[in-house]
This record gives sequence, C-alpha cells and structure tokens, in this order.
Amino acid sequence: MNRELLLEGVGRRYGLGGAPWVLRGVDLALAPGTLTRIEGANGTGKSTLLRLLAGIDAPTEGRITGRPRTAYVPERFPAALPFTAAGYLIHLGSVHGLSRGEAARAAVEWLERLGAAEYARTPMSELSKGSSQKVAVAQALLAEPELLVLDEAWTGLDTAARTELERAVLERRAAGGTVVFVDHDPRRLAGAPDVTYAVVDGNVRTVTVSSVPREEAYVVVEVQGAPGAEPPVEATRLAVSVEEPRPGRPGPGLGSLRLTVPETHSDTLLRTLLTAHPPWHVVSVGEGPPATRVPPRAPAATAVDAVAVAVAGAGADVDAEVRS
Ligand SMILES: Nc1ncnc2c1ncn2[C@@H]1O[C@H](COP(=O)(O)OP(=O)(O)OP(=O)(O)O)[C@@H](O)[C@H]1O
Repeated sequence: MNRELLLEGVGRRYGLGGAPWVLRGVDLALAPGTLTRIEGANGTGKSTLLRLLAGIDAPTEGRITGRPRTAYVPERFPAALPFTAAGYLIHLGSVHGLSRGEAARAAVEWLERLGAAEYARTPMSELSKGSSQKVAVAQALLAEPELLVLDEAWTGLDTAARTELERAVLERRAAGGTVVFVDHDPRRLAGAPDVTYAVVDGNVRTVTVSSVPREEAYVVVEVQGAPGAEPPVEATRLAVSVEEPRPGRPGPGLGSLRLTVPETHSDTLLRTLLTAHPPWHVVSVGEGPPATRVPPRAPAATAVDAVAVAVAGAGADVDAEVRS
C-alpha cells in the first residue's frame, strides 16, 4: 500500500429519505504505517465508520478511495458458522488469496498465538464466546492485511490473547500497514496511536496527534536470560536490533542481551520477556539513540479485496471438506 485511504464528504444514514444522518461530511485520511484510534460515546457512529472504512458498507453520499487489502474484525462475530475453527480460517485464508497450504499454516500459527490451538477442530457453533472471538481475530490477521480494522476486537479475549492482539497490531503498523481500532478501554494500546479521533455529532474530530515522529523514539532494554535460553521469537521480531553487550560469551542466547525497540513497542516487548517461560530478567530500560526505521516486511504473496467476515454466508460444502 503506498497511498492513503481517503474519505471525502462521506455520509451514512440508514433508511430512506428523512432518516437521520449517522455520519455526514466526514473527511479523513489514513496513511500507511499508522495506528488510528476512534473513540466516542455509545451510538455515535463508530461501528458505522469502521464498516465504511473496511468496505463492508457503502456511504450514502461522498466517496472512499485508496482502500488496500483489508481485514476486519466486526463488533459482533457471527459465531454459529458451519465450520470448524481451522476450517473457517483456511476458508477465509483462501478468500484472502492464500493457497490452502499457506492458509492452513497461518491458521495454526494464529490459533497458537492466541491460545486457541486446542480448538482447531471444534465446530464454530460449539466454541465459547472468547474462543470464538479468537477465531474472529485470527481470520483478520492471517493474511497480513494492509488495512486492519478492529471494532472492539479485544472484547471477550483473555489477558494473554489481549496482549497478543496488541502485539499483532504493532507488528502490522511496523510492517507498513494501516490499523484502525475502536475500544472502550482507554488503556488499550495507550500511547501507541499516531492519531485519535472522536465521533461527535455525526462527524469526526481530532483528539490527539502524536507529536513525536515515531521512528525517532527508541528504547533500549537490557535483559538477562536463563542460561541457554533463546530470547522469545516475538521479542526479536519487535526489536530493530538485538546485541550481545559482552562479546565472547559461551554462545548465542546465553547471558544478557540488549534489545532496541521503537518506543511504541516497548511495553509489548517487556510483557513478552516477563511472561516468557522461563521469564527474562529486565536489567535496565533506557532511551535509545535515533535509529533506522523498522524495515517493512515483504507484502503478502497475493492480493485480496476487502474482507470479510462478511463471508459469513460461505458454503457448508467447504466445511464438509475441511472437517473430513
Ligand atoms: N444496520 C443499521 N440499521 C439501522 N440503524 C443502524 C444500523 N447500524 C447502526 N445504526 C444506528 O446508527 C447509529 C450509530 O450506531 P453505531 O453502531 O455505528 O454506533 P457506535 O458508536 O459504534 O455504538 P457503540 O459504542 O454502542 O458500539 C445508532 O443510532 C444505531 O442505532
């Protein structure tokens, strides 16, 4: 994705003629490599706005251009789909343009990351609310979308999965993706958004814009691991550099390490290290020098248009194949 998603004079109302406008005259630009928070009171139109951004709903007036490969986690996930969890994810992976093998690997990876691997073969209709939400999140992440739209996606997730989703959001942004989210918990990704908007009176107002150029703010975390321990894969993925402060030690992964991470990733990195098994001891956390920007990951292999969970109507014949 190399251009902005642009909303120009966008309005949406439900119903004909005299129906009230939920949104009207919305102008908004979302740039690649940014994280945007949308806030606002209940019923102000946040979900309406996210559905328009995700492309699963169309504006009544105005236009939206520049939408890249998009994935969306809706506020309400249609859980009773005729699939197993893995079957659904493999099907959605195919919709996103992955081969069946790629989709199966991505499904396993995301179910594991979210702590739902044991439910891979469970019919969606039998999943608990939280496990079903993990599948909703996994379907959006598995094809590394360029635009990720999250409507209260953390609701119902356990602590570990909530942390994992925060991490995934930061990874998407670091990879050059655009992420937009709504969450009623003000602590969600606190300090991380590049911009926060509030939906008020049918329009969008800027609440905060990050004043520090993100790529210039880095944190250096020095950690001590158990003898022989490798740093968690997630920690090395979040870091822009991993160094051994004292060369000549017995081998890689032993002793202390110095990780440099974008400031916005530091909380996630610390959580990753402290919740590792066995945990890593954080020796020091300090301000880092300006460093090079996190290189974007290679784009996903194939293109897909807008998403969707909307594929809710997907066929039972696929499910039959997957379950067999
Ligand atoms: N499909 C629909 N048909 C008719 N009205 C709708 C529809 N979807 C939303 N609305 C109405 O649009 C308004 C905004 O709803 P929306 O769900 O976008 O708000 P929200 O800010 O996301 O609310 P919440 O914080 O409670 O999730 C509400 O008055 C709602 O009743």
